[in-house]
Amino acid sequence: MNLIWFLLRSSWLNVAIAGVAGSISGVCSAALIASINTAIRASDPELSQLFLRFLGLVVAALATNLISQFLLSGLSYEAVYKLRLQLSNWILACPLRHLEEQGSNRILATLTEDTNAIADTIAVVPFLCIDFAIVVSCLVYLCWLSWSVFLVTAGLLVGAMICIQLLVATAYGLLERAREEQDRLFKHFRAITDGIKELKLNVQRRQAFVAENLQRTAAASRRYDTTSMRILGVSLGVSQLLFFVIAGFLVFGLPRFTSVDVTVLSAYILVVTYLTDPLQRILQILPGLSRGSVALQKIEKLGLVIASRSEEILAQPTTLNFRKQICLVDVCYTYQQESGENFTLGPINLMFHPGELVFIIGGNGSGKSTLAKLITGLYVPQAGEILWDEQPVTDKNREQYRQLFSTVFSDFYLFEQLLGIAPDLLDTKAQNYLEQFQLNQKVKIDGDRFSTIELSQGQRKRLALLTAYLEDRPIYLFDEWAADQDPSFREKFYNQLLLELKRQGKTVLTITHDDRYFHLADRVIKLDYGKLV
Ligand SMILES: Nc1ncnc2c1ncn2[C@@H]1O[C@H](COP(=O)(O)OP(=O)(O)OP(=O)(O)O)[C@@H](O)[C@H]1O
Repeated sequence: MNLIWFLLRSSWLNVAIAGVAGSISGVCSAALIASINTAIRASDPELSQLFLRFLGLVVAALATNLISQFLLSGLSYEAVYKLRLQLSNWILACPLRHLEEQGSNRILATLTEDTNAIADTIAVVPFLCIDFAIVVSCLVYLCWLSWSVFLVTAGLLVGAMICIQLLVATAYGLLERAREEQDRLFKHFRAITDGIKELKLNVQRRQAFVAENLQRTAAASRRYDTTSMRILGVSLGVSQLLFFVIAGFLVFGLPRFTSVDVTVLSAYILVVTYLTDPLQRILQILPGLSRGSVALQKIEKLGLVIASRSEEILAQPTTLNFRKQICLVDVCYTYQQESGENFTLGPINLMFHPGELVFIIGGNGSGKSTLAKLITGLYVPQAGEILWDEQPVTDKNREQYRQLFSTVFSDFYLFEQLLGIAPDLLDTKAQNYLEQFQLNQKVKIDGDRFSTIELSQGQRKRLALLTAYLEDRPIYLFDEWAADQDPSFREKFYNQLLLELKRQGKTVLTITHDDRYFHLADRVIKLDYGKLV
C-alpha cells in the first residue's frame, strides 16, 4: 500500500483523474458484457439499437482506458524521477557518520536496486487500476443480475483470494530476505572491484572469497528468490483453477440447491470467464507491488529522511568569516561498535587562530582523522561544543561552518571536473598551480575538466591540493598529504607551500608523521589513544 501512497503523494490530482477514467473504462467494459448478454436474447428490432450502444461503449472504454494509462504512466515515471533526485539529496544532506554506519554497499544497493524495483513496479500500476475497475464493475453487474447467486460466487471468490493472498504474503517475506542478501552481495561486489589486485595475487584467498562469501550469499539470494517465485507460481495456478471451480459450481452445483434462471446462469458464466484475465493480471501484479514495497521499506529503513533533516542545509553559498578563533571545548566522540570495542576521542580542548600552522601527530589509531572530522564539522561532537568566533556551532550553522575548510583527507575523492569554481579562476590560477605542482606536462584543464585523472597516487594528491587551493577557504586541513610525495616535493610542501598559506593568513592544520619538519609548526598537537598529550 505504501507504494500507492508514494504515487498519490507525487500528484494526487492526476491520480484522481486517472482513477476516474480507469473506473469509467472498467464500468464500460462491464456494460459491454451486459449488452452482449442482452443481445444474445434480444429480438431483431432491438438489435440495431443495442449495436449502437455497443459501439458507443467500445469507444468510451477505449478512450478512458487510454486516458488513464497515459496519465498514470507519465505519473509513475515522474515519481521515480523525483525519488531518484530526492534520494540523492537526502544522502547529500545526511550526517557523515550516519552514512558510514549504514555502509556504502547498502546505500549503493538502494540507489540502484531499490529505485529500479520501484520503477518496474510503478510501471504496472496503470494496468492494475484499470483491471481493478473492471473487476469491481463486473461484480456490481453480477449483483444486479441476481444477488443470491452473487453472494455464493462472491463467497467462493473471497475464500480463494484469501488463500492466494496467504501464499503471496509468504512469498513477500522471502523476497524481503532475498533483498537483505542483495545488500551483502553488493559488499562482495565491492570487494571484487576494490580488492581485485589482492584477489588476483593469492589463489587461496580468491577461492575462499568466492566459495565462502560470494557463492554463499549469491546462493542464499537465489534460494529465497526461487522459492518465492515458486510460491507465486502456485498462487497463479490456484487462481487459474479458481475460475473453473466457480464456473463448475455454477453449472453443476448451484442448480441442485436452488432454481436459477438459465439466462442469469449463462450471463454469470460469461462474466466469470471475462473476469479471468483481469483477475489473473491483478494477482500477477500484486507480487510485483510487494517487490516495490520491499524496496520502499528498505529506503525507509536507511533512515535517510530523518537523518537528512537533522541539520539545516544551505540553499546558497554564503560569505565566510573567520576572524578570531575556533575553540573545541571538552569535545568527545565515541565510535559505538557492535563488537563492543568502543574508541573514545576526548575530552579535547583546543583553539585555532587565523594564520596559524598546526601539526597534528600521533600513532596509528590515536584518533587524528577522527579529530579532523570533528574540527571540520563532518562529525558532530557527542559531548562538548565547538565555538566559531565565539558562536557555538549547532545544527543551524554547521553546514555554513563546514564551508570554512578546504581539505585533502587521506581517503580523498578526486572529481574529474572542477565543480563550483568560477571560470576566471580556472583560466588563470588553475594553470599557475598546475605548473607550481609540476603537473603541467601531464594534465591540462579543458574548460572545467582535468584532461585526465589516471595518474599516480602522488600526482592525484597534487591535483586534490590544486582543487583545495582554488577553493581558497580560510582554513586548510591536510591528512598525511605528503605521505605519497617524492622527497623534493615533500620538502617543497612543508618548506614552501605550507609557509606560503600561513603568510596569506590561512590557518593550516596538517596531520603528519614527518618529524623532520615538526620545527616549522607554530604548534604540534599530539594524540595518544584518543587523548591530547
Ligand atoms: N568508521 C569507523 N567506525 C568505527 N570505528 C572507527 C572508525 N574510524 C575509526 N575508528 C576507530 O577510531 C580509532 C581512531 O581512528 P582514526 O582514523 O581517527 O586514527 P588515526 O590516528 O587517524 O590513524 P592513522 O594514523 O592510522 O590514520 C581507530 O582505532 C578505530 O578503532
